[in-house]
Amino acid sequence: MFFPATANNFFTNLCFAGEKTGIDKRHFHLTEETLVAHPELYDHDAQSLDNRLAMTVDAVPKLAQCAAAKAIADWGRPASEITHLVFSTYSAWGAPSADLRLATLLGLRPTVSRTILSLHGCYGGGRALGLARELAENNRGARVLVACAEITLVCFGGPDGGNLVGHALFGDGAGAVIVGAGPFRDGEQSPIFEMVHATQTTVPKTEHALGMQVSGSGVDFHLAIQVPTLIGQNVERCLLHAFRGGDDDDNDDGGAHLPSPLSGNGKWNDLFWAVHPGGRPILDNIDKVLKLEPEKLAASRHVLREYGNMSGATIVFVLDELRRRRSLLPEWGAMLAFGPGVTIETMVLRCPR
Ligand SMILES: CC(C)(COP(=O)(O)OP(=O)(O)OC[C@H]1O[C@@H](n2cnc3c(N)ncnc32)[C@H](O)[C@@H]1OP(=O)(O)O)[C@@H](O)C(=O)NCCC(=O)NCCSC(=O)/C=C/c1ccc(O)cc1
Repeated sequence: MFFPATANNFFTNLCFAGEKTGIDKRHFHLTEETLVAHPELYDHDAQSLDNRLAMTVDAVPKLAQCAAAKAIADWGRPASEITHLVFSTYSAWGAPSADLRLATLLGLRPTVSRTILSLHGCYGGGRALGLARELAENNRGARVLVACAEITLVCFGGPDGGNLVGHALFGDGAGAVIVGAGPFRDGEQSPIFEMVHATQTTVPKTEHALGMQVSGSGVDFHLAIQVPTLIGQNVERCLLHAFRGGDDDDNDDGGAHLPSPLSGNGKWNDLFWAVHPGGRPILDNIDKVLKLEPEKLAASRHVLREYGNMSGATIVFVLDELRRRRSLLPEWGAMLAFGPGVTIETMVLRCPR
């Protein structure tokens, strides 16, 4: 690659054998041919935003289409029965927006109710699922397609732009899920996970910690070194809040319909875990503060190792990995996703028997 020696040493140190990052492999839309044709993509002083967006405007919905078509096939009903679409991406901007392009590619009905979530970053997948749950519960018979797709081409750069930690972590990918709340139809796959309760918490005074700045030369990420610690310090409070059914009272007296893994010794180890693998130290800190047994975050570590951090799409990969292991899962689980804010999306999950 074209990184000079100092940057290269730092980068090699981070990425070597995936020991620090926990990542062995990532997938990218960007090819060497594209880089040769577009040297402005690694020249931080060049105006490249227009070219980046011209490339992602079609590529992002097409990537999402691949994931969505697979989710629809697994679901077992025709795409025309989808009533709502929630699309999360930070990497395609323009109007008509990527959700409309995706709806057209999939042949969704013209009355499909579309929402696009932009710039939520890595918690976008969690927010999209939470929103889909609310839509499904409030619209009888609704079937909501959730699609998350990210292509890092908007933020790719050379070492002079900084952001080497982001370059060591982020990858491209798309995931999709169908969300519904009965009545169930013939041929429809039975539910895999029930989203029982969802909460969103913004950690006060942490706006500086995670962010994205747009300029004529593309998008720069800012990931403060404190992020893994901040998440570790706040995650248990978010979980207690969610398992109390969103009750702000600190007494563990609410959420009659929720399980109470909050009493007893093993507590968090009685759950299965779908955690956004934002980075290896984030998972390590969560393991530590919740005193989790080593295999509890196995699905998250597996996805990080095989795909890297695909921002909002990553949580769908983790849920899919858990789906494969579902016969081994306990009944109750928790989902966590993090992003700018610092925002923590928390969801109580149930794996129906
Ligand atoms: C692999 C890392 C980079 C290093 O591993 P380590 O165990 O901390 O290793 P070291 O303690 O040996 O640190 C290695 C080097 O990396 C440096 N470093 C260590 N974190 C840093 C650092 N955030 N900066 C800049 N140098 C550092 C550290 O200072 C040190 O530098 P040096 O002493 O010169 O070798 C690890 O810290 C890591 O994965 N950090 C990133 C965690 C993180 O913030 N993840 C993002 C979570 S939120 C998210 O997923 C979404 C974000 C998002 C936001 C907006 C969107 O639109 C879309 C997405």
